[in-house]
Amino acid sequence: MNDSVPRKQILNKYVQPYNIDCTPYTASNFSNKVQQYCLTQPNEINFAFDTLKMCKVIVIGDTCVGKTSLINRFTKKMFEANYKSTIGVDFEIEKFLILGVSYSLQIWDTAGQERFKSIAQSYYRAARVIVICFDLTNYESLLHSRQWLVEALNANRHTNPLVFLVGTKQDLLNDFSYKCILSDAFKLAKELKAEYWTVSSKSGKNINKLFSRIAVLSFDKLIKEQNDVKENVLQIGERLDGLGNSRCKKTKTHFLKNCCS
Ligand SMILES: Nc1nc2c(ncn2[C@@H]2O[C@H](COP(=O)(O)OP(=O)(O)OP(=O)(O)O)[C@@H](O)[C@H]2O)c(=O)[nH]1
Repeated sequence: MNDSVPRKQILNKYVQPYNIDCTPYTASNFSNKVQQYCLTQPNEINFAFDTLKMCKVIVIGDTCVGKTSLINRFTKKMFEANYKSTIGVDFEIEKFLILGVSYSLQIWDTAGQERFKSIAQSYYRAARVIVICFDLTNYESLLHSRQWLVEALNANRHTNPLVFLVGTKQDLLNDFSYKCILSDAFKLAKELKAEYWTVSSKSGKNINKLFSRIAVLSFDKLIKEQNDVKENVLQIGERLDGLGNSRCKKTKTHFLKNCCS
């Protein structure tokens, strides 16, 4: 591949949840409408540019739970053992090719420290995915997940975002401690209507799977929503056509132009 072509992860199959009993998102494949849509799109594999299908993902949670490490492991394939606090926010973009269609995750790393919270919160808006991280070795950080979600949903009342609860630092636990916290994490995920994942940024365990899952679920939802809007616009257009006079035609042209742009 040409160096100027952006690197993309190719996803041609649906990605399954970490645990089928701990997710509110139960579909086992892309929806029919989305598969149909992708079949009618030009093959973008060789394109050096992208269409703008972008999804904002916010990663939130207590300080030191490993948000930056999670994002760096996925986007830069690196792990840094020394802690450096995030100041405010930062973001990375990761590109995918899903069923032949270009798609990007814009992943926002937010500061967990109290003193940076208000800056970080001002970037919550328009999130289509909320990832709440907690540290599997720190029970308090699990309990705080509730409050993190309330704050993120307050900024996203109209977008109905997908929600993930992610337990980090799995490499630090023995089997017994892991099982103890896992059962509480499952309970909380169910209460929050979130999908649960366990990861380790140090070993890399489940990091790619988690973000691939986020990509396919959010892609499916976005394409369905865009399709629904298009169908509604066309239906309204047809109704205006039915009315027939020139004023209606003008209204239709104006309406389609504004909606489609
Ligand atoms: N062993 C282990 N350590 C981890 C893991 N993930 C993160 N850490 C360590 O935990 C510390 C905090 O990680 P960060 O990723 O900076 O945490 P953060 O949530 O971004 O912190 P804030 O920026 O303050 O919000 C660092 O020292 C990391 O090296 C992991 O999977 N395993």
